Amino acid sequence: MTTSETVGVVPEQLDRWLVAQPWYRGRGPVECERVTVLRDGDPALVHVVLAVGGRRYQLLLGVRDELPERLVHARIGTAGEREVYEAVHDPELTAALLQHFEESTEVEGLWFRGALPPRYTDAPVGRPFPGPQRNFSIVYGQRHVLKFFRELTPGDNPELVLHTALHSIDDPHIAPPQGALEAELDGVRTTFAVLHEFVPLGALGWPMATASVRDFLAGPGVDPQAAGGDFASEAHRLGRAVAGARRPAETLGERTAGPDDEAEFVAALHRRLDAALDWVPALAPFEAGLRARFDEVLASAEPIRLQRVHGDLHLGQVLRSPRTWVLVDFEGEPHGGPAERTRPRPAEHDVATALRSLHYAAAQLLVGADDVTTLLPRAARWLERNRTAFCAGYAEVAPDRRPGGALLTAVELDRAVLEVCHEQRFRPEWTVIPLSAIAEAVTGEPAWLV
Ligand SMILES: Nc1ncnc2c1ncn2[C@@H]1O[C@H](COP(=O)(O)OP(=O)(O)O)[C@@H](O)[C@H]1O
Ligand SMILES: O=P(O)(O)O[C@H]1O[C@H](CO)[C@@H](O[C@H]2O[C@H](CO)[C@@H](O)[C@H](O)[C@H]2O)[C@H](O)[C@H]1O
Repeated sequence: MTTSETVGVVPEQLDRWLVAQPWYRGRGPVECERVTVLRDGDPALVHVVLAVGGRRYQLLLGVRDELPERLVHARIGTAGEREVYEAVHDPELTAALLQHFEESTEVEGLWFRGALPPRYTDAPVGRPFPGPQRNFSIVYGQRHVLKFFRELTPGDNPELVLHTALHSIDDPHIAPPQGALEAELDGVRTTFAVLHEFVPLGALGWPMATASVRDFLAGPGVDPQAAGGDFASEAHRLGRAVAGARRPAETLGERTAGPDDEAEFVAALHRRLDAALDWVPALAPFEAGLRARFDEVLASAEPIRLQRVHGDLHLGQVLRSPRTWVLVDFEGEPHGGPAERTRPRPAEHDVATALRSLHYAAAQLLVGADDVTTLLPRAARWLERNRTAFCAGYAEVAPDRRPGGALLTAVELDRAVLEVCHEQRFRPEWTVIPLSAIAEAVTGEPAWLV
């Protein structure tokens, strides 16, 4: 089958299916920009790039004459007489995909670049990653994770750039990259998917930290160390891991910000606050305090060092393997467009987002609780203990960048402002978490804004 003959594999019901997908933000007519057959026959595997209202999406379609019962849940529609479905649910097709990486093939401008270790056993079965995710991933046994970006942005994806940089210095806190799928988009080489080593037996930081908080808040609450599931030693190790990710300073393009960069950096904090204030009136009482904290960055003598960062480093992006913490999903700051994702930022950005996440973990049990007065000081103690441990771990690896000062405060508050907007949109009842952190920083008093 050649490309021109394959247009018939795109299902007639595609538009209806797309608008029902949580990740889809396209508006307007859908144009099929590129169709590539990766495996012919029955089942066939087809890669599709869609263009819709200035956005690009990629799909992996499976095509069969008849759809077995086990694939009915993945059905998208029909193309002529044939059934079309999401290929990630079909192990026969995910196996074909892995083979492209193993053989480093090129199919009509789609380059599968693989650097996989030799395989001495049968191919691992590829199944869709089950958890919540923005993109879609296929897990191959305990060996590889293949992540496809739902929405495509021309150029290298930060996930690939940063993993490659950190792998070049053998950073033990990343899943080693094993390949990438690339093609040209608007004449620019673009990352479509990344292949990584699977982190076996990994536990996410968020459930670990929140279990610790739960134990601490439920117990007599005298000594965090004595409560079950103390997280502080993990927070300390995590601080070390995060500091490690800023070590290859030159690989990550580290430079000292000049006066213009600094002015622009602070102006951007104010601009984001302007936009947030328009949208969330509850921020208004804290406006003056926030602006004062932002301006303190300019008054401070600390030089700002800019570099590429993770950008969204929260406890849902860190996996505790039996060996160490592993940071995943280096796609950059998600609260903005492609330029925001790749913008060099102070290394403090990753510290700030991790510390904000510790605050979230400490505070989430207070949302809707009846006994906030009792719980608030206990949550504050858990937070203090784990913040201190994280910062101590960080400072051990990066003694020149001991976390603290006006810059860290400003970046934490900027992140909290973005979180207020994020929560307002997706989880309004959780808006109180970042808003309370802002109130506390501005007033200097413990706060819980019910
Ligand atoms: N290398 C890996 N090994 C094991 N699990 C992983 C690996 N990379 C990611 N994961 C798991 O997959 C989840 C989603 O990955 P992520 O990169 O955050 O995808 P998305 O961008 O779709 O949200 C992570 O929360 C983690 O649980
Ligand atoms: O989907 P992503 O993982 O890229 O991140 C987005 O969603 C996160 C979850 O809503 C959001 O994180 C916020 O909530 C977390 C707890 O669920 C908390 O640990 C983070 O500190 C807090 O920012 C993240 O901001 C957003 O980009």
